[in-house]
Amino acid sequence: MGQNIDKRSYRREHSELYMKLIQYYRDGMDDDAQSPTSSEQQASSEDVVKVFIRKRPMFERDLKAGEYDVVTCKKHDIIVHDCRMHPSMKPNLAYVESYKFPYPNTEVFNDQSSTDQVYASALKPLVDYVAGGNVGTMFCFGQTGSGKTFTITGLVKLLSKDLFTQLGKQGKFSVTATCIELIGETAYDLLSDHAEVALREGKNGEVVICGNKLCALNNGSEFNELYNYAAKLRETHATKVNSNSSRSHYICRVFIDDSATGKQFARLTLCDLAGSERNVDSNEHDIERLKETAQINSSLMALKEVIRCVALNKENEGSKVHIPFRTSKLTRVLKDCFEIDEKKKRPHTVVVATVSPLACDTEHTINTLKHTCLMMSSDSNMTGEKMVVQDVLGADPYQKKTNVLKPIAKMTYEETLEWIGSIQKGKFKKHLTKFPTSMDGKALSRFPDKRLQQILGSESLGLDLRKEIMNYTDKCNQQKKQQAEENRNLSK
Ligand SMILES: Nc1ncnc2c1ncn2[C@@H]1O[C@H](COP(=O)(O)OP(=O)(O)OP(=O)(O)O)[C@@H](O)[C@H]1O
Repeated sequence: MGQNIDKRSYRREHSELYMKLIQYYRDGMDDDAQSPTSSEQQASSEDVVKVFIRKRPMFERDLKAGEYDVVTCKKHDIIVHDCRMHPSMKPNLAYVESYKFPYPNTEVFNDQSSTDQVYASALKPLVDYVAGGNVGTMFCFGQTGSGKTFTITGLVKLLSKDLFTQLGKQGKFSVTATCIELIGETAYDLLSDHAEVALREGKNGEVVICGNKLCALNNGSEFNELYNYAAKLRETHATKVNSNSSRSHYICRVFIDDSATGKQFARLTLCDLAGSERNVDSNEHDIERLKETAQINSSLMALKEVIRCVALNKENEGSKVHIPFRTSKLTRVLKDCFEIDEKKKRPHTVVVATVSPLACDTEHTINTLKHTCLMMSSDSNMTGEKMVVQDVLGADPYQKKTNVLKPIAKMTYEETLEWIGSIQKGKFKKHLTKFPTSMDGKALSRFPDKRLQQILGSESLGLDLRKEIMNYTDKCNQQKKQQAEENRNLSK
């Protein structure tokens, strides 16, 4: 069986083993690693492009299909565990390569994060920027079925209210919106019975959308309703991973004009992009659908490149990297979302990339994350770091892992007591009832010496236990290092 021969079935067949290896990795993570994300580290307001990641949850149907979760979220990193088999194809030669993608200035939202959390961290600053008289754009980007529409729909509900509240405090504005969808090279007006709209090129190469309907908006709920009304009219098809997949780019633009002068005050663009598909998922498409998939993928590539160049120009103030707007219709239509306006203010862009947790989507998830890293910077270090190679060798693949020491900080109450009872030939056994039931391994490892002595009722016993904790922790760290070394050698 070759590495490329049905890699996904192999992953599913050996799911139990791979899940163990991933759990082993998670057990060794820092304490704060899997806690829900917070907005404590906001992206700098200077960043013109901010990229956030959201992982969608596993569904019942995924579990039924034998799928498992291969994506680990930390506050500012996301790790994808690529479950592989060794190229020699010997049975039981399975290993996991874990790729870490860093998002130091923004956030990774795990499968437990709510849309409210995503809004507060990712979108609220953009809405504030727009309400202050600027240009802002938000994209939802990711694989088909990874949660783009779910995310943007929830975000629009929150932002529509917020935007109108903020505008209401500042004066009189007239707000209008347009909703179009882009299918291949053609744009359709979702507010005019799907009428085709012409895209004309202006003198400066900008693309002007002609004849599409402008709808007046008086408040946030009208905006939300309009967004959802148009979204329902979008072109959808069933894909292998989403029975109701959006196969067009949906672009909703909101124009905020000063009622007194009639001049444009601000502009907000929201894009729910069509989902990218893997080749293997489009195997059963007819010619039309294959063409559509190829167009979607190439327009997404063009957009990614534009966003990257915009970020580069901001990074290296002074140098002017050519921004390839002309590569696709999508980027031509969105050109004015990226260009410095008459007020000499830079437009801000927020990208929310959504990823699937499934083992079968591993390659696609890695690809999405590589692209988002490139959108943020030209730095090649940001394209995913191969961190760990965990291996299982030989006829009994579990053997090796059963000798792995569990760090104290990861032990439950029961495991902690079992460990304390087992050290120094059972010397602490008779004191086990003295330990508080609220204590787990993490609490034990954080107890100061005084607290240990107080619990055990003896200074020397307290110091003995502290020494044991330190020795055991050293052993764990040493084992981890050794394992990493072995893995490095194996992967050579
Ligand atoms: N964070 C989430 N929490 C709960 N359900 C979610 C989440 N993300 C996605 N879903 C569900 O997953 C399914 C697919 O999501 P959605 O349609 O938003 O994907 P998509 O990326 O827009 O797909 P496509 O590109 O094919 O249109 C939907 O049923 C949606 O409700």
